[in-house]
Amino acid sequence: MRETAARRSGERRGRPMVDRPRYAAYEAVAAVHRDDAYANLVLPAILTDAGLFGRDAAFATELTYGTLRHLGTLDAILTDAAGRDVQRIDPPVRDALRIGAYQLLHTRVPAHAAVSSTVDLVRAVGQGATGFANAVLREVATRDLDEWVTRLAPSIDSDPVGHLALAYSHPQWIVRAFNEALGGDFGETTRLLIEDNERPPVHLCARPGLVDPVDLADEVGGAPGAFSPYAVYLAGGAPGELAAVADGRAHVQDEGSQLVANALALAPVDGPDGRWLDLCAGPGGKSGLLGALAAQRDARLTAVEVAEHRARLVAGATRGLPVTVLNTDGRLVGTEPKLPEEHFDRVLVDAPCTGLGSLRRRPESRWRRQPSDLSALTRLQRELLAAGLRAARPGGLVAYVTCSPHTVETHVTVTEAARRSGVPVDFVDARTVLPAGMPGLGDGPTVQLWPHRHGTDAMFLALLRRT
Ligand SMILES: C[S@@+](CC[C@H](N)C(=O)[O-])C[C@H]1O[C@@H](n2cnc3c(N)ncnc32)[C@H](O)[C@@H]1O
Repeated sequence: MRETAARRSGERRGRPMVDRPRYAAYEAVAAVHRDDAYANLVLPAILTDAGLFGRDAAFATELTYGTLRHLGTLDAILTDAAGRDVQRIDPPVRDALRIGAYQLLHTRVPAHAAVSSTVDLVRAVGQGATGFANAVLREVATRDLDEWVTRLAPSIDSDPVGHLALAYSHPQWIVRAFNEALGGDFGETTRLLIEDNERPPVHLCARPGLVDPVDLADEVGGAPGAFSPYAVYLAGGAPGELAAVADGRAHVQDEGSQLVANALALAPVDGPDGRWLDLCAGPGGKSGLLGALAAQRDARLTAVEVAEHRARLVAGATRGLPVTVLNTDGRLVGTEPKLPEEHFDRVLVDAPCTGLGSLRRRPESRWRRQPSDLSALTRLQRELLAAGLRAARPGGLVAYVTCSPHTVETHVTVTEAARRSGVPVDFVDARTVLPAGMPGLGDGPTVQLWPHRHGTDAMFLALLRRT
């Protein structure tokens, strides 16, 4: 594809005639759809390969992420404008049109530039479709986004889920799940959907005992966080290049993730408190924070991760901290000698989940996830939580965490796992171990954080004490 483009443009091999940021965005979006790639993994290499940095890289990134986030709405509009189902358009042309429609409806790129650059792109990637692309995009340009939504979405009164799904580009089942977790409040659901379409902030965790968050904020030109005592908000830039991250004083971690890990460490336990367990540790964000806290309190963290490459990431993320990494299945509590029953004082079960609480960070994931994913995931969640409960000693604490607010993965899993495990537990009110005065934490005893309320990922936390 790239060679064809290069030949046609008469330019250097592999470099198409279209401007490089748009071509880079096209390559990323096409890789996501063609190869099931993840945008955040493929895009950096594409930008480097194309020699893009600064404003050009930012523009390519916005086109990529924006197009993927708004895909549902863009496809509905393109279907109407083309007079045929977008799924029947040749995939390269379809992806180019999506990027063009995104520019027309979501950016300040002048319409003529959005249309002509997309026609160039189509010339480079899709044989003979330039006239079609030109006509479709001219039709898209006849209305602004609000007018398209009015034309295509069902009315909010007759079908609120359908309306919000089209207006804010989320699958209907996800809108329904969010609305249920928000108690049926469609106004709040709308605010959440809007937030999901924004560029997420980057948060650092200033590792306790290793760097003071105010000093770190000064060092990196950021600001101390609103809620987590370890959070620093970054204004922009590449966090991986920061000295504090490179030398292990800090790591990149959403503030909500910091809060739930810290909550487990803060909740009081009677008796010994030296044996901590993270049963689902990869890639090691929460183990990094818990390991730093364990170092301050003479405790040791056992970090379990079933996937070998992720276990290696945990080892890297916890180097220098009192952490033992075990590459094994967390469900083997009671069978694996290093995971005895009734042994640990604090246990974190940060279970695999749909990730619906961090859609801001993974622009394509809302379209990939399916309701059918839930049954295998919730079974695994129940089994891991039951194992975590068995691992805790009487009087010990278990934190169950997901980065999903789907009630089937949160309340249903906790209730069912506790009931089926036969391990006697009491709920601890998780609000008591979150910052005093933090708004919007609900009635307890569990806590659900939200992007639109707290600026964090939608982390869920249940704290259970083994009786
Ligand atoms: C939500 S992620 C954990 C994120 C991690 N706590 C952090 O803060 O970086 C869930 C992890 O559980 C791992 N996992 C899945 N099944 C597991 C099992 N049976 N035993 C242990 N780990 C498992 C996954 O590979 C994944 O790395």
